[in-house]
Amino acid sequence: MAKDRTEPEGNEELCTFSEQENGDCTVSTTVVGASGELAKKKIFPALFSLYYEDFLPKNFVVFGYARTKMSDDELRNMIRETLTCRIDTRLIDARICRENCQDKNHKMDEFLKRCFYHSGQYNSEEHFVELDSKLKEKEAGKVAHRLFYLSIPPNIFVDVVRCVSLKAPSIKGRTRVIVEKPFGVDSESAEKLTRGLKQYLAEDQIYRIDHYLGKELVENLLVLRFSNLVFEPLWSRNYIRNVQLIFSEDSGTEGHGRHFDNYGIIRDKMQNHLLQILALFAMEAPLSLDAEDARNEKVKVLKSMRPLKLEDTVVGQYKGHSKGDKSYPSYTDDPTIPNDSLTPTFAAVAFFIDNARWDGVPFLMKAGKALHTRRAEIRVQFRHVPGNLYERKLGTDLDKTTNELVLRVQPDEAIYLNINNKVPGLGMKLDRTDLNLLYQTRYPREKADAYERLLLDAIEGEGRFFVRSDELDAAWALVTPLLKELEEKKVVPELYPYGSRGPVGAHHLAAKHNVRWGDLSGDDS
Ligand SMILES: NC(=O)C1=CN([C@@H]2O[C@H](COP(=O)(O)OP(=O)(O)OC[C@H]3O[C@@H](n4cnc5c(N)ncnc54)[C@H](OP(=O)(O)O)[C@@H]3O)[C@@H](O)[C@H]2O)C=CC1
Ligand SMILES: O=C1O[C@H](COP(=O)(O)O)[C@@H](O)[C@H](O)[C@H]1O
Repeated sequence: MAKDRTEPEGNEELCTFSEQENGDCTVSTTVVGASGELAKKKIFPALFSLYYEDFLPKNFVVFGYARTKMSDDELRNMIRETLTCRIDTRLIDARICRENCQDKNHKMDEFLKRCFYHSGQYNSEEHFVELDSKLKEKEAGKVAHRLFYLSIPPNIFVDVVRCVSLKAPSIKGRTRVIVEKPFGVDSESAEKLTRGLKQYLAEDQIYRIDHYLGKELVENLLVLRFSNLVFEPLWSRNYIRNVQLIFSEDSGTEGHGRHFDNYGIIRDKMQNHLLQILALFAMEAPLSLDAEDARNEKVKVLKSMRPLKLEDTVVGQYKGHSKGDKSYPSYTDDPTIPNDSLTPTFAAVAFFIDNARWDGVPFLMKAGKALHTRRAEIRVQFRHVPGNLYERKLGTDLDKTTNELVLRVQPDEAIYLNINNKVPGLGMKLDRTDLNLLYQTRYPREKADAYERLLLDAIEGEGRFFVRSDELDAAWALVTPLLKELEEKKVVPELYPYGSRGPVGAHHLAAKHNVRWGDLSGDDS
């Protein structure tokens, strides 16, 4: 029997546990685009981890579907060879390989026996009829819920969804479809994609995946806010001076240049991951943990935001750089990218939420590739203590000594609060230190990958951490006018060296809003 995740009320399980025990129900997951990078790197490893950890229902099958010709055994070999999942890390870390590796190999063999492949075109109803009959054979007349994971380019989403809904839907169970980003490139294209999908599927069958919503710290945001007394009373303009979402990567677009050049960093990270996190951070308490209640609140906050303006935006692009005997390429050194590309690989922006809670509080975001570090964090800077008794000890710049709460999403997940503290001793010297929850120390077990968590949610019919179409529209409405203006005016991005902290313009933007980027303060834990 699958493990119970002790889910909240309102969660509709795909199979009831008694159905699973009786063997009356089955779940079939078809990975469409099974020959691709994402399937190999993330989706199959996530499915195996779920199986290894006993989270999958007793009866399940996994199908791969793509145009590439492959036998079932070839798919199985591909999965085995590319299975770099966390289970491996655990076995190596624990240095207890022999016994556990045997267990893993045994489980892997069991898992692979449930994996099958069908080769077909993405727009061929006939090929989906063939898939349907193979699925039916494995499902053996049970109530069968079907999940299709579209790990393919977006221009073929609607073809596949048409074929699935006409020729391979679940008859007695539910049919759900996970859709990978990008969900359009602007408001218009996103709406068109949604219309296309909704010709064949109801909204509650569509699971738009944003893998940042499956990251541990992001899922914890709601727990932190709504199950502790101490944070929520402070969570407003009364106590918070600014909020910063800082997401940097230390690698460039090597290998993905052509794909990235069509999008740029605002579409790649801000419109989706960062706005989703901002919405979870800033929304009002939902009525319940039900997916629709939480998503209603996210929509409300997104709709209260002002669309981005050019004067509140800085764009950058990385340039080549040599350090010692190592040299790093510029963005346009990639032969698949035009030499005169103006695509931003970095952006810093200021958002504002026009509601009672957040009026006047700048929400600053910066995201970039080829920066000095890989880090994703949310930084909350609080106001200074009025009439602080220790003002003279704290120095002249009170803003430097305010409390700051940091939620580090990756790497090394942590939640810490910068505080002022007395240095022990007879004198009265103050120190800046932090109250620190370092996940690695407190929860040493390895973390589930975001794809695992979200796949399990989709299998169980839990939509809370998937993006609803009105959220998507609201998020696109905030960035589309800016994207159009950047493109129409051919705004030239500020160059920054590969491996640096990004363009200087980001500091001017912060200064304009009386903000100091927290990641540059030296208070990092
Ligand atoms: N890779 C990643 O880390 C991430 C990927 N994504 C998104 O997920 C989806 C899948 O990603 P990824 O696996 O990297 O993509 P791939 O380019 O590897 O494509 C997946 C599969 O789709 C088929 N395919 C590729 N191009 C075309 C085409 N033009 N027409 C028809 N079929 C095509 C190929 O299978 P075959 O030829 O066998 O049919 C390929 O193996 C993409 O939409 C991507 O934007 C999102 C986030 C991260
Ligand atoms: O969605 C995307 O995310 C990856 C980074 O993901 P992470 O989980 O490793 O932080 C990014 O490289 C890619 O450009 C973007 O499309």
